[in-house]
Amino acid sequence: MTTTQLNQLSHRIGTINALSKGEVGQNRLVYSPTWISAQQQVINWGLQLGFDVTVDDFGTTYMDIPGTVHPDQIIAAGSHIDTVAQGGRFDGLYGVLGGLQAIENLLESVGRPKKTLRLISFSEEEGSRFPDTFTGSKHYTGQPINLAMTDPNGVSFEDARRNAVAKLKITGVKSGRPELPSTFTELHIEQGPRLIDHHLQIGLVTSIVGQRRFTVTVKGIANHAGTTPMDERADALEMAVTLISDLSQQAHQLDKGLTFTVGEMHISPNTSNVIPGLVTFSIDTRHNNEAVLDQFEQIINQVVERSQDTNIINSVNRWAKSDVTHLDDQLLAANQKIADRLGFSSTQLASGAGHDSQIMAKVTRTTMIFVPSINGISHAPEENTSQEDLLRGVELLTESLHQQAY
Ligand SMILES: NC(=O)NC(NC(N)=O)C(=O)[O-]
Ligand SMILES: [Zn+2]
Ligand SMILES: [Zn+2]
Repeated sequence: MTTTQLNQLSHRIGTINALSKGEVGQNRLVYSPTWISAQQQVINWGLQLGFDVTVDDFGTTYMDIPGTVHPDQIIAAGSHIDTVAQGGRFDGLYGVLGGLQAIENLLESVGRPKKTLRLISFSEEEGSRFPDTFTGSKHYTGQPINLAMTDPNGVSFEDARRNAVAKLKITGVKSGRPELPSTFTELHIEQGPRLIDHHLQIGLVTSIVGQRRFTVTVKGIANHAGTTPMDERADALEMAVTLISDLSQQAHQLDKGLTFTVGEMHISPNTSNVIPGLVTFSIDTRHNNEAVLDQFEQIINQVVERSQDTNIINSVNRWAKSDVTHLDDQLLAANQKIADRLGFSSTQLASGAGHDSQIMAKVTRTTMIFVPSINGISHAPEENTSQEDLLRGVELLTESLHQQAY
């Protein structure tokens, strides 16, 4: 890849990330104004470069360079355009713009592909606004999605979706959900410390963890902070804190590889001199063995149920479940050979983050390429990857797409 091409990639990453100016980190929550502007920008770049651009009902964008010999065989690359709240500059976006750059590199160096090359910018992967994850790739692959969901401000998924997708109907863009590809390759930052700690340049992903997300609701009784005796309270926050501490301890004991995170909590009425009457909190738990997740889910249900009493009612709702996923061995082996040939130091590893590749792998041969995350930080504004590593990832993807589509 030339310096001009690397500069172009950096410039595009900077352009999309600049949309969150004045905010802490990136806030491209699905269907938000910054999300709409970002997906519009990707579409405009695609149109300028002569791609056939299609947008589906969920706002996922497909940009094709039709194959000259086998246009019906589709080699796809891409990732998601959304971020978590206060997220980083590369999670998802690198796979979209790195994929675009790889295809552009090929068009410049070897011309039109024999098979169709497709870049996919998935609408939503993070599950950060509405209570479901991977809705972009789930819609593409025909998996069920709960359309009746709302965000924390009460905005319905359907209203947000319709409003946003209408704004992507730019002149020259087709509407529809195109046929599935023969292969899918996702370039992504590692989001953890393994590559950087071992001074490795590339990670080739063998599998992706299983993941479950829950909301726990604790209903107590709101009352006066000064006049209610300590032994006559139904304090929902005190109960929530006990539950979290208990579950965290159980997670540590159950298995070393199990992760347990409470990242979101709402307290009502959330004021200093009122005993909290209602608390909800999230649980995100992951492991690469489904049996451990089953076991921990049982523990969650038991702990939550057993802790309630006559004045405090607890309930738990699981709203997301994604299975442990093994990615394609042949594509991984092919990418390993390319990495070796290019002289990149690499390892094969399991992903602790969820990815659209999990969903795509159910319907097509799927592979992932990781590049190092500086200090292993992700889902935070400090998320970063060196220019050299960004470059190596795109070079490997370019070679891989070349091998597959020409
Ligand atoms: N690449 C990601 O950060 N994915 C995240 N999002 C989902 N849906 O898994 C996550 O939390 O791991
Ligand atoms: Zn993420
Ligand atoms: Zn991601």
